[in-house]
Amino acid sequence: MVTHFTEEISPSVWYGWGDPARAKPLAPGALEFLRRTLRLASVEAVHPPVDLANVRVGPSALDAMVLAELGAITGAGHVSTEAAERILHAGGKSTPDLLRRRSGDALDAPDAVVFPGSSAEVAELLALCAKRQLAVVAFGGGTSVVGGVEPLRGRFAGVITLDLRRMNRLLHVDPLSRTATFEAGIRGPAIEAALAPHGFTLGHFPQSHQEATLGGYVATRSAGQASTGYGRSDDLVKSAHLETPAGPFDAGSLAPGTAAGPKLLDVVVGSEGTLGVITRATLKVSPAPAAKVYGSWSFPSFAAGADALRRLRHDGVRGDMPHVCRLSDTDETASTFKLGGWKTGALSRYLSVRGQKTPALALFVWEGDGRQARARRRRSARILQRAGGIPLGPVPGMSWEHGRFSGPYLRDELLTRGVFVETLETAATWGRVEDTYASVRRAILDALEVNGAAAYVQTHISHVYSDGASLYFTFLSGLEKDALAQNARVKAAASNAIVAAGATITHHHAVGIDHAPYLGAEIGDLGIKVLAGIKNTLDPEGIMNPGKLIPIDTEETP
Ligand SMILES: Cc1cc2nc3c(=O)[nH]c(=O)nc-3n(C[C@H](O)[C@H](O)[C@H](O)COP(=O)(O)OP(=O)(O)OC[C@H]3O[C@@H](n4cnc5c(N)ncnc54)[C@H](O)[C@@H]3O)c2cc1C
Repeated sequence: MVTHFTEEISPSVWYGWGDPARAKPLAPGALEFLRRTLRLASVEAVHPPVDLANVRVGPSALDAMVLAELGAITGAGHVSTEAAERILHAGGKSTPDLLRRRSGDALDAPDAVVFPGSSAEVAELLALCAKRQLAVVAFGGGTSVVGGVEPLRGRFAGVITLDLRRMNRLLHVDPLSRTATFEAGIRGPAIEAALAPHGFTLGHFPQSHQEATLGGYVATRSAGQASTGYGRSDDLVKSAHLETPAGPFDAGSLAPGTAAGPKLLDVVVGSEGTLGVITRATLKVSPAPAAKVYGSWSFPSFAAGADALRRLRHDGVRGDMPHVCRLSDTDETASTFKLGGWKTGALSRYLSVRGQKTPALALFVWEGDGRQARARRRRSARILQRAGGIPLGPVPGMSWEHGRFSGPYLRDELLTRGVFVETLETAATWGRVEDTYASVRRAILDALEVNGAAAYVQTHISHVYSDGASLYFTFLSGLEKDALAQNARVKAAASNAIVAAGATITHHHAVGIDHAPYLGAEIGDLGIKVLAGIKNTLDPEGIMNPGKLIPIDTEETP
């Protein structure tokens, strides 16, 4: 049996990702590639984060009485107003979040961080916060990249962050029905470690897996790297228990199918902490695979590769689809080879002779019984080759898997070296994938290439559906003096291009603050009112995560 290698790491450092001691520095060749491509005078590491002692954080707005009331619920040791703890909870992990904290600005930190130990404590805390008019931010791993855990006070007397890390148990496994119930604060590696003795996997591996939590997955509708095979978090979840200011809400059903009215579970899934706190959830699990089989193919262009993925999904037997299915555009393929230090001379010559001068690389992983997985790869290979793919063997896929959780460390090094880097994502129907790709890519480049600056945009597809695919853009440029304005400019340009293309404003990062202004274009004014009405029922005082998901001016409209 293959146990998914998912190593437990300590919660992230305050200015960046994970445990910096685990970061592998960029090789000199990769740095020179970046310097040349971005036309930078230097990529010396001269922009480090300020010292923690120099981070600005205001005094807590909570008085001794409120702190004592919080402590009476959780135990005083589980309520913190320490600056270091508040700074750690001052936001998520988007590039603007990190830029702010790295520059020493944590003035928006919560007034206190509270660590509840049970659903009952969460319920009591919400009742107290409603009474004392305190805003509440539910905090899982804090890996939001859309401002989802920003501790906005709104019109409230203060804001507390509820960090769910103490609620981290596997509660129940039903091996016959293949479901498991977890507390919400359990992180990715702990989920896999708890399921392994039962012979199961959740199969949910977002790149943030080592830090993100089950509650965060459900609250954001996350998609993992193997979601083409196992399904997204919103496919996996069967039921969830939500503590709301209006009382407990059990949404969903363990029944295999039901026609008992609208699916209220969908009110909770993707609610981003705006309705209440998910304290436990039951999700589908799968047998841990006996084997993994890897494959990679090269295509003459991104469009040709995308069409090959579509054909794989449409023409192949459904069960033959790989669990992991990733296609890089030609820019991402080139930078993967350069930054990864690959020696690609012979490969480039071979592909060039076969008509692929600027190849687009696709990686696949099939999981399951070894013999069957190999047969699925064989059948898929025929489709991929008919679609113009050249087989490149298992090594690129294995190498991607080996390094797949170390990518986030790279951003910290790049920011330190004066390189702006950020990502955004969308999804489009097959008929619109190519146009969406082209227009969003163009919008990002135009927004970054100002005043003679150079930029690099690379894109991949990592989730393949019957009717379309995701598009994930990573972009780099020199860090401008006002890097927050630089980020806002490119984010607005890309978001407008996504809306104009008729694609979704977010395929898996969720809405948070950053996408809230664009949600109306996707779900309509009435859709926003429906959301506001649900919020008004479950959170009549509006204390739950103000300013997220629902655009702020409509939030109070019943
Ligand atoms: C480097 C990096 C890589 C990423 N890769 C992926 C990826 O591959 N796929 C993907 O889908 N996303 C990815 N993300 C985004 C992020 O990891 C996901 O949104 C993840 O699901 C968030 O989980 P979390 O526990 O960190 O939630 P948090 O960041 O703590 O919270 C996210 C939102 O959910 C709410 N929330 C959290 N827990 C609860 C709860 N128990 N009850 C109610 N609301 C709650 C918060 O209030 C907030 O609105 C990535 C982020 C980073 C930084």
